[in-house]
Amino acid sequence: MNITVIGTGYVGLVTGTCFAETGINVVCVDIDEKKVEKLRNGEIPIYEPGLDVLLERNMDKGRISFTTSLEKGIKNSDAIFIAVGTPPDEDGSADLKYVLGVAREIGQHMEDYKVIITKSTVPVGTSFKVKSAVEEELAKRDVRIPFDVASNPEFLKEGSAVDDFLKPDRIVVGVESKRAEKVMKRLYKPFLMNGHPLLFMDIFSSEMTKYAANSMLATKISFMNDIANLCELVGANVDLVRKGIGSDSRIGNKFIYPGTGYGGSCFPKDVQALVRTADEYGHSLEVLKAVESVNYRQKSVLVEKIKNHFGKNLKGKQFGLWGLAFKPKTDDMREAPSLVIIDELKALGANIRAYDPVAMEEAERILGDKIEYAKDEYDAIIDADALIVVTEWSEFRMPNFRILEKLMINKSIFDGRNIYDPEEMEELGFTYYSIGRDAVLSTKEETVKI
Ligand SMILES: NC(=O)c1ccc[n+]([C@@H]2O[C@H](COP(=O)([O-])OP(=O)(O)OC[C@H]3O[C@@H](n4cnc5c(N)ncnc54)[C@H](O)[C@@H]3O)[C@@H](O)[C@H]2O)c1
Ligand SMILES: O=c1ccn([C@@H]2O[C@H](COP(=O)(O)OP(=O)(O)O[C@H]3O[C@H](CO)[C@@H](O)[C@H](O)[C@H]3O)[C@@H](O)[C@H]2O)c(=O)[nH]1
Repeated sequence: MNITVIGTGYVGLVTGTCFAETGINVVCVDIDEKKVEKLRNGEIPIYEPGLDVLLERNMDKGRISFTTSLEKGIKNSDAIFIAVGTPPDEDGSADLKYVLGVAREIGQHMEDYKVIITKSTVPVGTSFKVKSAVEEELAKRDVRIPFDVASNPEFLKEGSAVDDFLKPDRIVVGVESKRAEKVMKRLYKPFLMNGHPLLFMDIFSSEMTKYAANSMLATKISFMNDIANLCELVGANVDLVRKGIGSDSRIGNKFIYPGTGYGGSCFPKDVQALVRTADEYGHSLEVLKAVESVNYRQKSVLVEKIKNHFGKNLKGKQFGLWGLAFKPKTDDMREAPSLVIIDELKALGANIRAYDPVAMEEAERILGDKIEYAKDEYDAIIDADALIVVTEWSEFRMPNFRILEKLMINKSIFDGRNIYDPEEMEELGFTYYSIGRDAVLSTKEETVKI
């Protein structure tokens, strides 16, 4: 089979590469010339573990190629996946200009039957807008070419995208014809070896499933963050509570880790978009509105702790910050909690020297000279009044605390991901704040309370 994937971002590139791995011929199309040039040279524009090896292998076999020309890209394909961005519009609803722009271009160039699949995360009804856009363009050309639309939302997570795609928990496909169903069945057969289901449904339900899944996961996180904050007030330990509830198989132990709020290119925008969709239908999604506001508040929780400890004026204070990406194993900083923390600390006069194992280039692009950039995690904390842990990269989990002690002015840590053990911190003589657990206050350190 031949397929085309339009958009070579986190989703499109992983989708194209993983399909090529099954033996299918894949053409990837992107409007970004620089990106396409890089990809043609075997360079991957994003950081995604495992993708480089897979892409190289499939490029060597000639199963995947890259072009900026949609017309050429779709020429011989049986199926076209649309995987372009759907960023939030001004009011929070999903901006469909890229998806519908691609649909129109497909209508302008297609010559024979295709299944046109929306893989981007799109509001209910979008696949039919894609269908109308293609039909309008065909009508302008005065041609009748049969085609089908389908919805195939993607559930991969950045940082484990390749694994998630190759071994999915499930694959959801919305179709309205048996012909399209057959094509999708053939395409996904190689990914069903782990016994997980390929779920066919109507297109509306498929589109809705994606938003419901992300919203449910975001709800779990906001719920836990809310509980964590209460744990601190009542003297409970959220980690024990998490284990206590997570071992109930009805609740499950995934996505209940408290922290500095969820970020990334998906949860914030998708929760917002679903709230807007509901509003349009005159239905208020109260739970999700609370999920959003708890998340907004959570991004400031560490700064509140810092203010309580050092006072509201942070002029002359130096902070080492570990972790800029919105989560480990990615260089993506979209909606990263680090951005909010940096903004708020800077507004209070603080200096920040930050380190991230892979997101330094992206951070410099976004933040410019707002912060200093360290060459490694230890360089970040030289003469620091405190270390702030924002992203739980595994190399931050077991630092040499003796080096920390030597390099820092104050032995204090604000841990937004609960990666250290409060008892150990106490033994080492650190002042240690985390999320949903009692603070450890070193007696040696002077603290200024407001
Ligand atoms: N990032 C994730 O983890 C993830 C997971 C599941 C679903 N999604 C959804 O998938 C979609 C894509 O997300 P992403 O993170 O891959 O986006 P991205 O911003 O990383 O990539 C989008 C790509 O589309 C290209 N593009 C835009 N307009 C184009 C056009 N007219 N023709 C060809 N290419 C075009 C851009 O140049 C860019 O390379 C979004 O709807 C997102 O919500 C994302
Ligand atoms: O217990 C948890 C789990 C996650 N997070 C945070 O939640 C955000 C999102 O994390 P994650 O879901 O791992 O990353 P994404 O790559 O954004 O993936 C989500 O968004 C994608 C885009 O829609 C979906 O495809 C995935 O299924 C969905 O998990 C990050 O800021 C995490 O730090 C927590 O705070 N606590």
